[in-house]
Amino acid sequence: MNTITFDLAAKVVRPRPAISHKGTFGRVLIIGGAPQYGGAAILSASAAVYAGAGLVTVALAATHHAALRTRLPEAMAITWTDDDDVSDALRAADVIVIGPGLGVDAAALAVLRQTLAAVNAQQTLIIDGSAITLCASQHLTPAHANVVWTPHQMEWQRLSGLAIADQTPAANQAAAAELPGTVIVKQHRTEIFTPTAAFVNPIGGPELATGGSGDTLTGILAAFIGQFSASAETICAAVYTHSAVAAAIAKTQYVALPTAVIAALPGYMRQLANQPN
Ligand SMILES: NC(=O)C1=CN([C@@H]2O[C@H](COP(=O)(O)OP(=O)(O)OC[C@H]3O[C@@H](n4cnc5c(N)ncnc54)[C@H](OP(=O)(O)O)[C@@H]3O)[C@@H](O)[C@H]2O)[C@@H](O)CC1
Ligand SMILES: Nc1ncnc2c1ncn2[C@@H]1O[C@H](COP(=O)(O)OP(=O)(O)O)[C@@H](O)[C@H]1O
Ligand SMILES: [Mg+2]
Repeated sequence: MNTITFDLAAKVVRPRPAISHKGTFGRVLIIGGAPQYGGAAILSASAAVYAGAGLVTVALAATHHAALRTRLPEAMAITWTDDDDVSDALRAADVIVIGPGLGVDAAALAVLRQTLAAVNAQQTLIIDGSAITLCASQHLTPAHANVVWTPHQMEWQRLSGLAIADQTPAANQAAAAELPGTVIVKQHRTEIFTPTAAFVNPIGGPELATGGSGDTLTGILAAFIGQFSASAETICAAVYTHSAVAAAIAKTQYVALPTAVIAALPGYMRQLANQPN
């Protein structure tokens, strides 16, 4: 198992090219935010914006549009049950996140099926939260390989069939190999399994054990992939950055609130980009 380092993150997060525009830094689409879970989609979108994504669109329940506009005016909003708008947004995106606050009802399943049918091999699909639970219960798997799964241990149990007590690194790696793409098994020391390598994140602690931390990670992942490529290094750098920002907050704060982690992202990324090559 390779251990992720600060140097690896600093190799990924580089100064922005001067000749650039918002389209250079990735078009991210986040699908989630059912009526009872609007915060999850707003946190994911906020993390994507603050981690540098060029353009962020959120497909969420109409009841959350005003909240999204108020909390995050940088993001665009569409309604997750509007098939035509979702279809246009799916076509335009470089990176798609599905799951933060999606829920598991019929509307959630419909937009998940629509997404799995629409994504193409040039796009990256990050599957989180309720979308993992639905993929497990409905036996759904995306057809192309640019997939990043982000289960917590119970979601991983549902997806892999491995009981939490049996989730050893070796068992996790074997189960991840059965799935397309990369699997991030979130836990105290998060493990990342790409098709060719395994990594462990050595940092982060219980300051992250609060609702919305995983939703925040999805936005960081999407922004990093949109800006820096969809490589294993980029995925590892995103996981590391999430935990490193929380660990820095935990030096003076008892809990690293997702909103505090999000606010600290641009500063931490500047620090990474300031490192010599
Ligand atoms: N502000 C918002 O809008 C928020 C919305 N959210 C959205 O809610 C949706 C449902 O997601 P979910 O994660 O809350 O529920 P679910 O998938 O049932 O898992 C929980 C069950 O698994 C168990 N468990 C065991 N090990 C575990 C572990 N390591 N990590 C975590 N859980 C572990 C756990 O056991 P227990 O806590 O009882 O010990 C419990 O029985 C999803 O769409 C998500 O995005 C949230 O992000 C919060 C903020
Ligand atoms: N004790 C802990 N030590 C380190 N990281 C933790 C700890 N508890 C939670 N985390 C991290 O917080 C995130 C929680 O994700 P998740 O359970 O999906 O949250 P949510 O769905 O509420 O947003 C993961 O990145 C996980 O690794
Ligand atoms: Mg989650």
